[in-house]
Amino acid sequence: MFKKLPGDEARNLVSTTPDTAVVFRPAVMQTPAIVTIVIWLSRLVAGLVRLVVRHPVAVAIPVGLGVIWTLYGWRLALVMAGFLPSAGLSWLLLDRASFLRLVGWPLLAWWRLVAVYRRHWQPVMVVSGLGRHIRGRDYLPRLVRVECDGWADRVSVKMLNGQAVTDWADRIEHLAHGFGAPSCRVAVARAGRLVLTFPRRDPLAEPLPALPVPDEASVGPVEIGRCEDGSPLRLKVHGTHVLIAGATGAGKGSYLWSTIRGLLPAMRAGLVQVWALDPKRMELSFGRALFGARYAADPKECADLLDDAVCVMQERADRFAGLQRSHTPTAADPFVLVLVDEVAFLTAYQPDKQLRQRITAALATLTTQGRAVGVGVMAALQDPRKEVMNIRNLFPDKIALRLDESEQVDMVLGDGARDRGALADHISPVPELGAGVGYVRLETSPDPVRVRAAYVSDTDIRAMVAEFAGVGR
Ligand SMILES: Nc1ncnc2c1ncn2[C@@H]1O[C@H](COP(=O)(O)OP(=O)(O)OP(=O)(O)O)[C@@H](O)[C@H]1O
Repeated sequence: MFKKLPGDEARNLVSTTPDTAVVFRPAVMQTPAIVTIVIWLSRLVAGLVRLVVRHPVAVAIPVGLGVIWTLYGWRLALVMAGFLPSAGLSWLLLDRASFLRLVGWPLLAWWRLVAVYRRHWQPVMVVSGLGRHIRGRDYLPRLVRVECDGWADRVSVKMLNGQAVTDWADRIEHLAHGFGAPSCRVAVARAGRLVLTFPRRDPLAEPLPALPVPDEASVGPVEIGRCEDGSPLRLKVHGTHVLIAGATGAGKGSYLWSTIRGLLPAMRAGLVQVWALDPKRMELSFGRALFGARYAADPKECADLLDDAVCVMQERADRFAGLQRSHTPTAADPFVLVLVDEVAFLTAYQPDKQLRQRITAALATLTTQGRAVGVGVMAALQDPRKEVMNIRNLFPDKIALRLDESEQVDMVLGDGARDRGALADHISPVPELGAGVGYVRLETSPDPVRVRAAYVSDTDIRAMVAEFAGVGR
């Protein structure tokens, strides 16, 4: 308070008891001028050091020109300044990445700070309720820094003392609209500090064609699409279990097929076996020849196949006990990936109670004990409610595609995921815009990441079958 109200103003802050009998006046201590000067100077030096560290190129240019001016006169400095744009252009053409990192993004960040965030900060904070306007004074969260990259602005914020992350997470729509961004994510940087991510464009707006089948046999992470920041989406399948939830037509099939596609060379090398359960008979049946005998569609056959997977798991657990605690895929002990399309057909909608219980028990056993011995489950379903999928929490990694209701987002991704920006219920139902788009929440990271899987078309599946039929034998 004293920092903001120096001297006489603080002296005038007078308050009284309700009956005005007692008057409180703050005691104002006179600070010697030298102390004030030292404080101001130290702040100036700290600010200069910060400026040099944060913006080395922006500082080096005027300083360099100043040195030339001093040593050789203003004419040479002017000529050098005239060369700057062409030097910048050559740098951009020769090494785009370093130019953008050192010049392009910092300049854009400065512009966005001035033209967008600082300009709208006060009204957005006050109207959204994140700042307070008390007795003529604004108490606002501090806008610390803006950083830019190719797709988003990252705004570092110091919260007001006493604010919680949920205060911000509840207002992501206010923030996005207030700063003219399509969406906003909230992440905690450290105590009291947040990073707000405002995307400027959407790299996932266009469908992605199927990715090439990898040259090398690898058990993963499998590249299956792209993340919102433009980086490849690499999904870990070995050593975890993955649950994919999305309404009908959300594009669950593209996650299943992109994963199979990425694992084909490893399947051919004998390092991976994909066991396919296809109770709807509409998805995995298309590439049946890839799975050999490890394909089931009838619920009874599905239950038998799951029991077989449990047997493999238990046999390995017996063999590995006391010798190894994690699994390395080999031709003798390949990684077994159990793929289940529309798992609710087997766990909830299955009229035969005994069969239903058997399947649920097998899935629960695999998801609780399978990953250490190289048996993983990847299951897709439409309805994530607990009545439909009571073992959904046994899947460490989750993907929420387009969902019908906002409450379903947290059911799939865990508490607070929607507040952190996983707006899976806002994904477009138009296939070109929204199919395959989803939010991934990994066991290791609480922040949901927006992604889009590549679309593996029927023609791609036919080509995969033509080239790799029989790999699952
Ligand atoms: N990754 C994708 N990118 C672009 N379009 C896609 C993608 N995935 C699917 N689509 C489009 O959306 C349609 C529906 O996809 P898909 O059948 O995989 O959805 P689904 O979630 O499996 O639905 P259902 O549960 O009804 O089987 C596809 O026919 C295709 O046109």
